Amino acid sequence: MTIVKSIHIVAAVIRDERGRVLMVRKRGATVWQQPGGKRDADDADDLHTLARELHEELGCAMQREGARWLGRFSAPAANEPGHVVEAEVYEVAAEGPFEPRAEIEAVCWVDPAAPGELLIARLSREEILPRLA
Ligand SMILES: Nc1nc2c([nH]c(=O)n2[C@H]2C[C@H](O)[C@@H](COP(=O)(O)OP(=O)(O)OP(=O)(O)O)O2)c(=O)[nH]1
Repeated sequence: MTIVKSIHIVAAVIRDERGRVLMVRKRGATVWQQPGGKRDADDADDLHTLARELHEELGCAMQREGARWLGRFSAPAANEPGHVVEAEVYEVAAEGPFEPRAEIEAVCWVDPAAPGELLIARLSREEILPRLA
């Protein structure tokens, strides 16, 4: 029997005025994914985790007000073979800058209806982007 381990994360959908979705690529990774990450023991709730991760990864200030829970989605994890990622996904507004910081190497804006040739992690490609298109 194969044991599949779960990674629990909180992930963000941040959209610009054209409806494009902000995606990030980690240092050394080939795929694009949503900003966000794992909960820390002292995070008060999901939005706390998300605000902390967004600030660390992008330098932006997330607004708690108006945050909308899009659902809980799962897929094989992008960077950890044998793991499944289970994500609580929220659409949130945030004030820039949106610039790569910490372990993030690059940032881009993707049209969810036409992501083109970009290599996108399965959680985003199969679960999140199709719901936004
Ligand atoms: N943040 C995020 N992680 C994703 C997505 N899709 C996906 O498969 N993953 C995977 C990649 C990693 O295997 C895992 C998340 O780990 P992470 O490294 O982003 O979380 P973190 O920053 O809190 O982790 P760490 O550096 O503290 O270990 O989930 C996604 O859209 N966003």
